[in-house]
Amino acid sequence: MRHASASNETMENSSLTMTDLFKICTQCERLSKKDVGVRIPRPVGNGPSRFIPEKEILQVSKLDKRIQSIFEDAFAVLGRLDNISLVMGFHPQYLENFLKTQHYLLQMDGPLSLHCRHYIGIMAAARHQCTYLVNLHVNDFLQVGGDPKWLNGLEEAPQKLQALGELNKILAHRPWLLTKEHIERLLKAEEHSWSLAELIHVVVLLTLYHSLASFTFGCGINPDIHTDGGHTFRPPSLSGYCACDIANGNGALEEMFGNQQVSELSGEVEVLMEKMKQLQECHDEEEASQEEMATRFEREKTESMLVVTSEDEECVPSRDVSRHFEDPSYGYKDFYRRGEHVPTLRVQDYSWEDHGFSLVNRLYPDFGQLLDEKFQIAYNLTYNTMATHQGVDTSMLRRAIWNYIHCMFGIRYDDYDYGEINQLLDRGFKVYIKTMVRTPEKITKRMYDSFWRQFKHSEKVHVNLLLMEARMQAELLYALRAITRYMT
Ligand SMILES: CC(C)C[C@H](N)C(=O)O
Repeated sequence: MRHASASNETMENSSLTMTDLFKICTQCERLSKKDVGVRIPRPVGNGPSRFIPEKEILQVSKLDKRIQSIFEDAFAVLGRLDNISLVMGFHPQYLENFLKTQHYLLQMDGPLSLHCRHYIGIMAAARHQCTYLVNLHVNDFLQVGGDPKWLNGLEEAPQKLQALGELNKILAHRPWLLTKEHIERLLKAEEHSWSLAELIHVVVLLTLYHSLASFTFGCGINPDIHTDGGHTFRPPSLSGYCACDIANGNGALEEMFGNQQVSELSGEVEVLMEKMKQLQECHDEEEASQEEMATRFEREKTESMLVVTSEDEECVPSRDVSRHFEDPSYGYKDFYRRGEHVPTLRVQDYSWEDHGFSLVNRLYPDFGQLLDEKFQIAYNLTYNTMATHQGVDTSMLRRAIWNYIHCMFGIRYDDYDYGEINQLLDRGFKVYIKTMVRTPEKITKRMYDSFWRQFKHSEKVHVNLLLMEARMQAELLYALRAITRYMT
């Protein structure tokens, strides 16, 4: 069994002292003289994210009192402060709600037992090979008394949980294929049946962890220090820097790889702002016909199906997590290559606001409200900035991002002109979005760096929040529609 406990790894070079290997700063020299034989683990990554310099993330919590108190509360309630929360700290208002939702979903009274909640989280994260989340929840699962045997694979979990494999798979990759028959099979399985309330809890967990996996890869989240792969007892292998520098992320890596010629790209933001202004002006003038609007949606949807990730992109190393789910080959890629058609769901026929929200609230009281707040905070979040520009109305841009993701899931807003998406989201950005939503495990630092190069890291995290919430809402919509169809 592999789980996230402190590693038993031994320091292979224990006969060597640090000084043999590295140049050592005076502070460390003083410390090393007082060696008392305690091995101190060192984080493997440079801070909470592989993509964002640690200094920038820490800066936020140093300057902002509100963030400090959110972090303190999070630590008290969850017993840890994970790297996801640290990165979300760029957006305190969102983080506050996110932590409240997590707490409600994982720790408060609810239809599912505590260990089942974490196991379902593991299953969902494993669909995207998200080792980070798998490790986090394996830890929690064991802590709340989960049976370690289940961690050997889905086939060792109770049949009732095994039956969720299909739902997990469809929701993660082709949620529009979900039918009331899938729901019926889960609700009418004799002694292995799920209740409706339990099922709502399940779909919320599954959709949350699929989209959180997107966020995790999208922001390059590093393993937490206490989990597998998050720490080591071996000394760092870069010479010329003191071990403490490298462990703190103050080594040369950032200078070597970070911030490539941003000056080359000046004007990118201004061009985008100009396009927003023009679109705003056109809005007031002409209106396209209904057919033309429908054609624009179809065009965008078809284009969004094209696979974009190249095979030779650097791959994120991942642990073998496939045992938590079956049929690992069931992903987006093959199916899009075959050009399967995605049907259109018109928001006027089934929307979160008018249908999904009340269904969740009815079966899992208060939770609909909490989710609704989370969606709204993400959708409406703005600082009215675009890189270095202040006082900008960014609603058009944020709406284009949200609607593009829903468009990828076949969800159409009749009153939206999908032509705007093409104007506002350039190719590189679309590549990032598509990858992040469909095959997040394929996101690379190069992809993260190459979209919106003049924007701040906090803005890229903001984009990730939008993508994550839009994805979750899209999946949830299909799950809830299938449940409604079963009930009526
Ligand atoms: C995602 C970004 C375009 C958001 C922008 N910085 C804003 O505050 O609205």
